[in-house]
Amino acid sequence: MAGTGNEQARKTAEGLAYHTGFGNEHSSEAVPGALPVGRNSPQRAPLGLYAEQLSGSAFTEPRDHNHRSWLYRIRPSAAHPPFVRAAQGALRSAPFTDCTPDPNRLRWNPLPEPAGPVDFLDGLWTLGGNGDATQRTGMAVHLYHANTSMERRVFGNADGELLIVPERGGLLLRTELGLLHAEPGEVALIPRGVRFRVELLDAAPDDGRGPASRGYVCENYGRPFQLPDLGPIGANGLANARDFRAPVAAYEDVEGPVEVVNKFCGALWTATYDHSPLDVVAWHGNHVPYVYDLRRFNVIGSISYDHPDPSIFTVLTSPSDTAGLAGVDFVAFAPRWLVGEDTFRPPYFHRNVMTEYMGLIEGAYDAKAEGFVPGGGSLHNMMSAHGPDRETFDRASAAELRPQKIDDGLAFMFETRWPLTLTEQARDAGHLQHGYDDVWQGLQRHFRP
Ligand SMILES: O=C(O)Cc1cc(O)ccc1O
Ligand SMILES: [Fe+2]
Repeated sequence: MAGTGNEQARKTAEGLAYHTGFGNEHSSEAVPGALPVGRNSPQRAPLGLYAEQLSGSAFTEPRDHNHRSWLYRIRPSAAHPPFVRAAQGALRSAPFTDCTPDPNRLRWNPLPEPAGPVDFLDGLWTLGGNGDATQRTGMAVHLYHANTSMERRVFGNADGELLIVPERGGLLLRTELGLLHAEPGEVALIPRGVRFRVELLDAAPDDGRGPASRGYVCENYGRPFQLPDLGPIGANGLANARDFRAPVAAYEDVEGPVEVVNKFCGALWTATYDHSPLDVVAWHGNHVPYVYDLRRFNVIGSISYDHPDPSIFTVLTSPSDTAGLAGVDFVAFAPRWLVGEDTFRPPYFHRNVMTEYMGLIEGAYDAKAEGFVPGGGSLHNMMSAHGPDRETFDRASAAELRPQKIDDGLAFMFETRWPLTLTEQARDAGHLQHGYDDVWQGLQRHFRP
């Protein structure tokens, strides 16, 4: 699996340069003089490039969420043949109408290994979601497994942005705006419409544990992810803006057939270009891909008593049209100290109007003694009762409450205001665990009136 292409990709990833900051206006040129000065659209763009604007928000949206980038490229994106429908694989989009929304607690093992060579795009497998891609509301949960790099193939998603959460294997993301490297523990975001190719890095040795690359994707049809407000926390903390990295311009000047796959209103469309569309020599703007290392997250929690609500662990939020109700939040359970006095320290029992999909990047999660495994996932839909499993409840109720470091895992949650409806393939999956309810069986009656 790790061929010469992969070695080349690894070398490239090692030398990557980045811009830093979240939501910034960046500018970058891979060739000196490629970026026009003082205007976006000169009569003739420098170096014979074409100027093109890519808008991620309506022209008229308020400045604080207006997203666009100006791209200076070898050929304009408009120079392409017609798109024709392509095979859909296991990729599905909202609205999800094949299954009845299910109030049961559900949990899956990791995706089985791909049967043959599979790249990131072909390896996308949709679990479910909510909203409607054509209405730009809601989200979808996808998993991916891949054992080969995308070759002469580029993907772009008109339906929303993609938050990629690698669980196994590093990825080199060659985007229109430049290169990003994301390894397990980091997350990468590809904005709506930005074209990219995924090459596999750091291929795991063939240890029988599964494919070289595996992970999760949150597709966000709604407002782009932003940093949460910090309120009384103050001006710093949680995910700090300076730790987000955007690429610098890097282009490929490739003539010859390149397949461009376009997801549009849920369907995949394909066209064979006579050149690579990753041909942006310079750009400026704020509609940019980025990568963030979850190990940089400044975890804030209780230093007195009680278990805070997990909103305190929000890395990124996509607001909906109702204040405080996120279309989707991306929440990380990063290593942290627990010091609460007279406190049940793991996540509490609860029923939540929000819907919680959880995944595990490594190690274990403090509410589940077993069964919640890296690469697997759980779904606790709107109002479904969940919390610590029996073993965790018994252990934590009796634990001596010394300061304790939780540093044996990295879990995350996609939390959404709308219930999540499964795809048929997720409902019927061989890797769906049966008997998940049993983890809450045997919780003893302790009532002593
Ligand atoms: O494990 C969960 O269910 C996620 C979760 C974590 C937590 O710390 C508090 C509430 C919650 O829903
Ligand atoms: Fe929960």
